[in-house]
Amino acid sequence: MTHLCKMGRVGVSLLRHISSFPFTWTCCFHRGPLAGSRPWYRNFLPSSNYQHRRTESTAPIQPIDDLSGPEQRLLNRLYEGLVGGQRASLAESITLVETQHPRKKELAQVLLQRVLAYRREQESRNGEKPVAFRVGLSGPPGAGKSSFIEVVGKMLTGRGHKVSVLAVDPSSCTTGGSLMGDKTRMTELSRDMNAFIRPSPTSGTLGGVTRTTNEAIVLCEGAGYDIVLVETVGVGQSEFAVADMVDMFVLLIPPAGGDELQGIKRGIIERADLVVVTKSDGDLVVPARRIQTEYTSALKLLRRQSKSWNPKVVRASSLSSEGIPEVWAKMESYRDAMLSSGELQARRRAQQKIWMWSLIQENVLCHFQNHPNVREALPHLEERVRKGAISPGLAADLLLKAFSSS
Ligand SMILES: Nc1nc2c(ncn2[C@@H]2O[C@H](COP(=O)(O)OP(=O)(O)OP(=O)(O)O)[C@@H](O)[C@H]2O)c(=O)[nH]1
Repeated sequence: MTHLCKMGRVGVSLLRHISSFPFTWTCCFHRGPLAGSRPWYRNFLPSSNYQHRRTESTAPIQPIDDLSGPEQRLLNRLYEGLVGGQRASLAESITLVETQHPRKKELAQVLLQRVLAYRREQESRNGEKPVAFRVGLSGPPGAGKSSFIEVVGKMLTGRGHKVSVLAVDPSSCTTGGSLMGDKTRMTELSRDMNAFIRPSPTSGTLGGVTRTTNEAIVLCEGAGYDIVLVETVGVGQSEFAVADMVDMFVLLIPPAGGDELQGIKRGIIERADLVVVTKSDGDLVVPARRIQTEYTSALKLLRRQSKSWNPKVVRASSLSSEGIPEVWAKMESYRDAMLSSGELQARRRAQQKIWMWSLIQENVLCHFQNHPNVREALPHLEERVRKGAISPGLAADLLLKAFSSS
């Protein structure tokens, strides 16, 4: 059994920072031998749960070794640079959380816990209100997302805000390509010293990308970015994943009809707190108005997500900037309404749980797929399911049995 005393300094510092999580832990951080055979993870559990869990078999938890001198120095340098608002440190910290390297992953978690603790301090000074506003932006390819973010971002930095833009590109998970286009996006905003733009990593699963995006949000906030924009393209599941990590979800819709709007899923419209009809200029004003009316009627039929906010449909043009300040004013009204009702804070708390479960799912699936018994049996069983020789249910049972049999 792995004990806390064997975990070393990384483990101890990780535990210390985890103790700043908004749960009531019964933590103890002494490094001497612990009583009896009490497992180290008992220190994370409320005392009432321990009796129950002690009898359960638990998957071995990997010990975390001591931090070496260079690792300490790296983490200190990144942390100091990050909270000092240095963009280079923020970029390097995000690279660390994106890593697949097991040891660096552990270091990333230590850094993240420190930043979380720092952010909680800031929030407690801010009357327990979040220090940053997280906005998700989604829309079909070519909807005008990057043009919109460029114009809104520049307006906000001009008003003294610090804006970070994180992009989640679902195509990068499967093909390594880019649905968001390989063109240089947001050229002006990327030169702005009060803006930070980061594309999603170019490989990995959607689960992995959403994990790192969630962690990147925390790092951006630690670096003093008070507005975090998370952009994704309206394809696959990425927009639902983004809707689960932000305070406000905004859907951008181009003023086109028919087929081009077919791709917009009903489910995602239900998640939208604001719909922006883009490119409302020149000849496109008339179709933009029509789309605005259609969506306004459609939203009225949908179930309300919030007690304090009714989703709205607005028009804007990034070309002429017409409607852009009004869109931002709507976003601010949303934030104010949600903050004063406490719904925004409640949404964040619920998201923490969703985030935890998506991490668990991703990790459990990864363990399952890499288990030697599963790897051995999988091709054969998949083939038999494909041919209809056995049912998918039976194959799943056999694989799960293989997984749990050693
Ligand atoms: N008329 C008009 N055209 C616009 C406006 N905003 C964007 N466009 C044009 O629409 C096209 C797509 O704009 P982008 O901002 O690249 O759209 P996107 O949604 O980021 O596109 P992807 O990166 O492919 O997902 C470009 O040719 C823009 O010039 C606008 O407000 N008015």
